[in-house]
Amino acid sequence: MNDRGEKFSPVLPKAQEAHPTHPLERIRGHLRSSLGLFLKGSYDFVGVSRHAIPKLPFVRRRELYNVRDPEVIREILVKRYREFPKGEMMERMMRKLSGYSIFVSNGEAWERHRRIVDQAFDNAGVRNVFGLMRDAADASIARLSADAGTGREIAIDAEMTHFAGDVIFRTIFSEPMSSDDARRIFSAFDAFQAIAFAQGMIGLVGVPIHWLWSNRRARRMAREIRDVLNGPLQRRLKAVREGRPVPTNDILSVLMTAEDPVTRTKFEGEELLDQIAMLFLAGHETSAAGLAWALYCLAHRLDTQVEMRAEARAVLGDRQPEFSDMKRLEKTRDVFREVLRLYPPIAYLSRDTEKPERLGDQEVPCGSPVVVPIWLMHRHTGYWQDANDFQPDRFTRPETREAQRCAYMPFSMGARVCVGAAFAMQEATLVLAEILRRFEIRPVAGHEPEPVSRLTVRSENGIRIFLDRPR
Ligand code: HEM
Repeated sequence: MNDRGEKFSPVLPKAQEAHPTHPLERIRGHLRSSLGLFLKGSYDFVGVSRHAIPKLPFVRRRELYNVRDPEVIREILVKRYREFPKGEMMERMMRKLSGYSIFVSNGEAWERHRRIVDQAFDNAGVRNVFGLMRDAADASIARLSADAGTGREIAIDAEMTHFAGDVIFRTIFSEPMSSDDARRIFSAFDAFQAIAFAQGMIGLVGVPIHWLWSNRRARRMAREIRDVLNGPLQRRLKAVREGRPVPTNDILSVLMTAEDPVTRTKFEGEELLDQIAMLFLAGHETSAAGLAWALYCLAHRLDTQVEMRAEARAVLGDRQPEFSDMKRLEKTRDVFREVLRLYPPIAYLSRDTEKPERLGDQEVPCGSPVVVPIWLMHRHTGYWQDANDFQPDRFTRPETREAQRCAYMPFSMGARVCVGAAFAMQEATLVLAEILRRFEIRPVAGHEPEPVSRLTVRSENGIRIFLDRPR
């Protein structure tokens, strides 16, 4: 509830009363959305719970451990992260698209990947790409302007996917993404994401995923995405070989030249394309999901829009935004932080145990999947007041400090924290300020998004809004 007594509880996933008892029904439910793992009534539990994974005949029974104790979460993600590696399943799913790259690798390979990729996303890296991000925001505003004030509904989830894809394309390659490339890559990625998620769930119940017919299609989609990304990569490599001038401030320039200080090696050949494919995927889908939910929430809170517009106009006036403006757009950042709490683009983190472990009061066998349910922690009634309400100003209240420490992790935490967190906050602050200073957002009557989680938390039936010029 804000000062004027306005309150908005954004939409929840369809009722999750209880798990269906039939294993096939349960698998079907999880294939639709893994938010089904989070039952109604599990938003106030602190501890580690154990859940039987539905299984097929002749397959070893396994159990999944759901961790909702902040101390145990810290143990897994921060203190002993090496002993809780990312699972093999995820790696097998992503290998077709992005090889053994930073998001899925473990051990020394991951440490080397991270030491190189960090060099592209440090403070200087994020500042260097600001101008390229702003070009993508300008292009998005131009597309939105064509529909604003016309009374036409806008599919804002599709537009935010285009925007976030364009941001990552431009900041990697210093080139805009052509409409043709945008179409090819998004439709291939849509199909790839659906297959990868389904394979992950099917793999969990013990079906070897290399048996699945969908592998051929997944490989075809992955090739399509890699082809689009390989075009500008090969152009850049050719320019370097021919001694022509090339951009020196984009992500590709760092990834091509950065050396790992430990092994004295660089990314080259196929490995360079693998890492680019991974950054493209991790960098656009998550931001796009968060931004679409932000615009849905804002459509229902005119008062927050008025405050954001006042902030954007006070900080930016009529000029174009600069890097130094971003830290002054505090309200805008708090709005996005609150949206990431309510709709964390990655709803849960998954790790495997490498040896028998004791987590909380559970004895966990070697090779068990351990899940950190970001979604549940972010709406946990023990940590958050009015947990399901959209209240961006909660981040300015002292009582939120404890909740933030224990139960807020949209970018994960510890050594494997999101490498692009500062980049994502910058792109979201920029585009939200740009949209809010120009447009008023209205909801579409009768349209209620339905949150589902596959690789990211999206709306099953899209997110639609109207844009008007502010009165
Ligand atoms: C709102 C936007 C974003 C959210 C909510 C988000 C969230 C996350 C989360 C939760 C993880 C940990 C996953 C896990 O451990 O299983 C992660 C990892 C990662 N993210 Fe992000 N991300 C966002 C944007 C980005 C962007 C813009 C980039 C790059 C341009 C990026 C690149 C990565 C990479 C490479 C990793 C793997 C890091 C590692 O394992 O060392 N992300 N992200």
